[in-house]
Amino acid sequence: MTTLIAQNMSAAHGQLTAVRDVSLLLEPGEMLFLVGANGAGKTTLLRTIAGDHAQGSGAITLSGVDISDHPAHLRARSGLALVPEGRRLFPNMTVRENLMLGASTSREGPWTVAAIYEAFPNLARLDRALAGRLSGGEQQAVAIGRALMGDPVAIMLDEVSLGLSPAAVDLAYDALRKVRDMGLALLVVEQDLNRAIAQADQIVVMCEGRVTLRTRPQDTTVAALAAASFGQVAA
Ligand SMILES: Nc1ncnc2c1ncn2[C@@H]1O[C@H](COP(=O)(O)OP(=O)(O)OP(=O)(O)O)[C@@H](O)[C@H]1O
Repeated sequence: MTTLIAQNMSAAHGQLTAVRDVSLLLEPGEMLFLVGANGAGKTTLLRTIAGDHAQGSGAITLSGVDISDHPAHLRARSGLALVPEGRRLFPNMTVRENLMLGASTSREGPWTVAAIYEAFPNLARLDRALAGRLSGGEQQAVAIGRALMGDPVAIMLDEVSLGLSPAAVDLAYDALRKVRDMGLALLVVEQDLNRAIAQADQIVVMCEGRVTLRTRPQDTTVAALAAASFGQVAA
């Protein structure tokens, strides 16, 4: 069964329509990269799908269930997780405490703190460290781990590599590939177009709230993605 279907989504900030008629479809075990210039509407789309931003129009189906009218906490309970831009950890709580917050969806599944430490081996020794003291890469791992603790079927990640060293980005994507291979659907906002081509199953480009290109990595180039990011639609 298809994991996530977002159909004809639109969303606004006051008078400004930030997302216009965007549709996405994610199968289990698929990684979709959403790319586009600053202000294209990527964050607004993710927040709207998560239920954190008011939906203008459109419909969202998660594992066959229409969740369009559900508030954010019920979407999370249905298996939809968001790793927001900037991670939003609790800096004065430990790694373990931050991870445990993710378990509040009370869904059944394989993810425990021990399983997270197996997926992110560098986190185990930081169990009692305060999240605010961690490097950016370690914080990103905790944020992904916190999302996994809710045993989601789909995870949306905003700006995965922002502010991270290349080595930390590699570690984050190693873990995400493992998660994808377990059958989760991943919707990833990423600025690094080379990374998108290297890792994606599907790539969707947005410009000024609209989809300008929908492609597979083997069928595109960095130049074509960059052009679509600035609104040039291939003939
Ligand atoms: N809180 C807000 N209030 C008003 N306008 C906003 C707000 N947040 C975003 N916008 C506007 O909505 C549009 C889409 O912004 P959004 O942050 O979704 O884009 P983005 O593709 O995620 O960009 P970025 O990479 O900069 O985060 C932009 O024109 C932006 O200025």
